[in-house]
Amino acid sequence: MPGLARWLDGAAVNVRQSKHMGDNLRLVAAQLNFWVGDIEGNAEKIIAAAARARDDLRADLIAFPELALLGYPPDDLLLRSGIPPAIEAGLERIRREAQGIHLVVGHPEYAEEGIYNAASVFRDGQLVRRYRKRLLPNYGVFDEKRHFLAGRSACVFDLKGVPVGLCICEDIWGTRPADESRDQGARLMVNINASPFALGKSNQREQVLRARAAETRLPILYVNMVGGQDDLLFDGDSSAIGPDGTVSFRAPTFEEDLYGVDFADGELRGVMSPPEAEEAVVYRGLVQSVRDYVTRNGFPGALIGLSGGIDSALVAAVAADALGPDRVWGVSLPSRYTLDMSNDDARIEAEALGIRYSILPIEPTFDALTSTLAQTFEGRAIDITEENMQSRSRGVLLMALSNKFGHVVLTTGNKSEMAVGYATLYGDMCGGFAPIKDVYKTLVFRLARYRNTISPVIPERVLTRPPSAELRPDQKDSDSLPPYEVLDPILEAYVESNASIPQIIAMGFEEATVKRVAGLVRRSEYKRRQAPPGPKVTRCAFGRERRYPITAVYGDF
Ligand SMILES: Nc1ncnc2c1ncn2[C@@H]1O[C@H](COP(=O)(O)OP(=O)(O)OC[C@H]2O[C@@H]([n+]3cccc(C(=O)O)c3)[C@H](O)[C@@H]2O)[C@@H](O)[C@H]1O
Ligand SMILES: Nc1ncnc2c1ncn2[C@@H]1O[C@H](COP(=O)(O)OP(=O)(O)OP(=O)(O)O)[C@@H](O)[C@H]1O
Ligand SMILES: NC(=O)CC[C@H](N)C(=O)O
Repeated sequence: MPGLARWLDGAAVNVRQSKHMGDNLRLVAAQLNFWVGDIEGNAEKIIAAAARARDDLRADLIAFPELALLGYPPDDLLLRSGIPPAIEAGLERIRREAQGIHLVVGHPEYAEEGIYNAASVFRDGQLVRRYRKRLLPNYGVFDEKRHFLAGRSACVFDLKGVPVGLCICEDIWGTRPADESRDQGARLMVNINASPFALGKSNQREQVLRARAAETRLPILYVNMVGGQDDLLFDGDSSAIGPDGTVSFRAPTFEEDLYGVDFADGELRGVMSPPEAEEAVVYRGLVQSVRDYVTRNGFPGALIGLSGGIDSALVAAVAADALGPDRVWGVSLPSRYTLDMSNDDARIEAEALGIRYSILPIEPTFDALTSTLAQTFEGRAIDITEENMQSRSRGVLLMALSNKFGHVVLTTGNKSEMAVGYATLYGDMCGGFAPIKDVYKTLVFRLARYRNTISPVIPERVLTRPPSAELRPDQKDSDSLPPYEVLDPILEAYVESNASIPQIIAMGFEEATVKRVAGLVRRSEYKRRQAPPGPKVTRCAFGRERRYPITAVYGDF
């Protein structure tokens, strides 16, 4: 499995060195990246990690994330008839080969009555306990009731004389599973997760864990996965929290590694990674998402239409950081409306990033389309049709490069544009993966500035000049849309908080602007359905999470 070697070679051992005696336990949070469907590779990774936790960290227990053996979210892959025997074979191999340490392994369990989202505890060739997840999330991006039956019992197992309670992800967001573990004598809780990243999610998790730890008076070890899986992103953010609300261990976000946490005198303790700025976390998340998507789908690299605008500049920087500059190809596709300044900036960005750079003028393609249509269009005024033909000329050329060389085209549309349909079907929407589709334009600016603090790769004027699609002379985004400082908070209220038009107006926005924006969002659902996937970053992402009818006569609810 390609990820394994990198992880085994590169990872540092993160553990606070402390004495390990008597009642003391050393636990390991396996904050690892598992590939959906690669059961053999995942089993191999679990066995290798257990050996390392035992030998290098002298651990008593290693806990892997939710459904680690199959990956998350498996969706309808769970229904393939070849999956149950493959899961059985993987579990059997783990049971036999991982010795000298307790393992908590997440996996689907195929029972006669249906499928459970389960976790098995193994030790020295024995299946010690098996737990079935009780609370199945069925909101937001989750559809667990579609596939799984809910378990009914709590799980407490013995770890060197210490009763340990076990539960899976959503279980800790309710009260019963942890309460019942405490009632059955647990002295600490282990909670294994596949909890996707979103802005503000880390605080939300902390509040939930703090509440559970306080109610049960038990310390909780929270273990989450890392990695990008299509439209989801897992940030890790594994942690430990005590009954008094103290966070006593925090793993760095998006860092695949094993993290040692000691349990002594009723408390969990590990290394605290320092807090990071929101921009840094989101940027590293986008990098993770692009790296995992491109690598797992076997692309040799990525192609980006590099316009000299900020969106494509940010996507190119993310791609170069994710894949290495050698695997990224920026293509300038100028038209008669492209300013020299834009061409210069695109070249400067490519040079600063060290990526391959080509210039393919779109005029001949556009002229061919115009002359083919000339007779049919006779007597019709030039309008948005011709603007879109420029955008589509770029799409055709980028897809031709993709077909010929194998690189995937990364689209550059941001959430503000995708929300209001400010993008051309089969034009700038043309491509395979959309890294910033859930990033509002105002956040795009912040991320670009953040990236420049690492090394300057985006020219200052790209950050300061007014955004333009450059599809007609002197065009500006602000000709068609409210300023992004106004648009983004309206969108956030309408899309993420489901606020009504009167509620948004009451927030202080102009009635006409709010109505116009809401109308654009409603009318452009058809475009979003045809957009490539990209990682969820906000509280409510289009697609898997915000599901609206396309064909519907609905007004301003
Ligand atoms: N309900 C529905 N279900 C399915 N399809 C539907 C549809 N309604 C329209 N359509 C189809 O969609 C077409 C309209 O969509 P589309 O062809 O995309 O064209 P359209 O949305 O009219 O124009 C593209 C917009 O994107 C803006 N923009 C901004 C920035 C960059 C770029 C760029 O391209 O670089 C573009 C551009 O200024 C313009 O406002 C209709 O002609 C029709 O064929
Ligand atoms: N001259 C160009 N060369 C290459 N690609 C282009 C060119 N013009 C547009 N594109 C592609 O189409 C996308 C959409 O264009 P658009 O102008 O909306 O975005 P941008 O230039 O990246 O950022 P901004 O929204 O700030 O202008 C670009 O991000 C880019 O991928
Ligand atoms: N896989 C799960 O059960 C995830 C649900 C949970 N509330 C989360 O996002 O953290």
